[in-house]
Amino acid sequence: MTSLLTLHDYAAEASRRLSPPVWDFIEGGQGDERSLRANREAFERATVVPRVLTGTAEPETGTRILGADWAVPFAIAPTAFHAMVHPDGERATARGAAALPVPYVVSTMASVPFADIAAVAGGPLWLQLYAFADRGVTRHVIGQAEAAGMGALMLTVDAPRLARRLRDLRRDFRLPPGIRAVNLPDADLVSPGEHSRRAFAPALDWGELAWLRSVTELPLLVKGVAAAEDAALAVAHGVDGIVVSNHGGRQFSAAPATLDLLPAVVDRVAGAVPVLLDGGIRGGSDVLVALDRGADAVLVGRPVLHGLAVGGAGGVRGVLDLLAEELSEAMLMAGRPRVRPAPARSPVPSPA
Ligand SMILES: Cc1cc2nc3c(=O)[nH]c(=O)nc-3n(C[C@H](O)[C@H](O)[C@H](O)COP(=O)(O)O)c2cc1C
Ligand SMILES: O=C(O)C(=O)c1ccccc1
Repeated sequence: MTSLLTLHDYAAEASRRLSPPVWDFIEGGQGDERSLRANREAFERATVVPRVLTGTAEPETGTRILGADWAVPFAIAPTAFHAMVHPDGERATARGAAALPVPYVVSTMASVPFADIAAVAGGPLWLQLYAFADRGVTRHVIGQAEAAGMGALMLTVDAPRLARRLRDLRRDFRLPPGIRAVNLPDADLVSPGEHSRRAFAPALDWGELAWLRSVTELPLLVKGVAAAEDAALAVAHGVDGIVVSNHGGRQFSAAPATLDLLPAVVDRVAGAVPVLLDGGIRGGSDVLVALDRGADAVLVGRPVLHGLAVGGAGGVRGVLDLLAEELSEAMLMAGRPRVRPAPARSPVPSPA
C-alpha cells in the first residue's frame, strides 16, 4: 500500500489509476498552460510570518460563510463529470465531503442528479451555474438546485465557452460512453468543448446578475473574477460573494496567478462580501497563505478528483481530512489561533 501522506501522493496514485485521456482532461490548461503553472508557482514562493507566544493549543479552523457554519475554510470546487473518475460519481464526492463535513460546490455539469447528491450531503451544498444562451436551460438547472435544497448559486463568469485545451485536442477527447450532464434538459453531449460553443451564453454581461436575481432568491456569488475593478462592479451589482479564480488555468494562459490577484481584490471589496480563491491549493500551508492574504475561504479542485480516483468516497475523505490536518498544523506553527470570520453582506456601496 502506497502511503498517502500528501495531496501530491494522491495525485501520483490517481495518475496511475486513470486513463491517460481522462488524466489529461483533468490536469490540463489552456494554451501553453502558463496560468496553470503560475497558480502553483505563486504558492511555492509565498510565505507566512509566524507569530510566537500566542498561547494557541488547538487552532480553531471553523468559520462562517454567508450565514452557514463551515468546519474548515475550504470547500470542494465545482468540477464536471465525476462519473468519469469513479462509478459513483458525485454521490461518492458528497459522501466523502459529509464526513468532516466540507462544503461542496456542485457543477452544473454533474453526472449525477442534484437530488441524489443532496441526499447524501452533510454540509453546505451550493450549485455552480453556467449561464446558457437559452435562459430556459439556466432556469431548469436553478430549479433542480432549489428543489435539492442547495444554499447558494455560484455563477461562473470566466467561460464564454470552454477554451482550446491542447491536451484534449491532441487526443480528440470525448466523454466516455454513459457519462451525461444529467441535470440539463438535453443531457447528451459528447465533446464538452463543442457543447459549450453551442450552449453557453456567449456574451454575458452584468445584466445576467439582475436576471438571475429575478428568478431566484438564493445568494449569488460570481466565480472567475480576476480584476479588482470587476470585483468592485460585482459588489455594486449586489453579489453575495466573489471567487477569485482563473478556472484552474483552463481558460486563459496569460491570466495571472490567483494568489497574486487576491490582495487587490480584497482591498477593493473592503469587507463588503466574502472573497474566496481557487487555483493551486495543494496543502494546508497554501490554505493559510490564502487566508493570510485576505481570502475568507478557498476552493479545492483537482485534488478532490485525485482522491475520488484513488478511493471513491473514502479517497475524497482522505484528501479533505489531510488538508484539514495540514491546515491545523500550519495554523499552530504560524501562531494563528482562528480563522477570521467572513463578512456578512453589508449594504451595497456606491459603484466604484
Ligand atoms: C476536470 C475539471 C473540471 C472543471 N469543471 C468546472 C465546472 O464544471 N465549472 C466551473 O465553474 N469550474 C470548473 N472547473 C474549475 C474548478 O472549479 C476550479 O476553478 C479549479 O479546478 C481550481 O484549481 P485547482 O484545480 O488547481 O484547485 C473544473 C476544473 C477541472 C480540473
Ligand atoms: O473543464 C472545465 O473546466 C469545465 O468547466 C467543464 C465545463 C463543462 C463540461 C466539461 C468541463
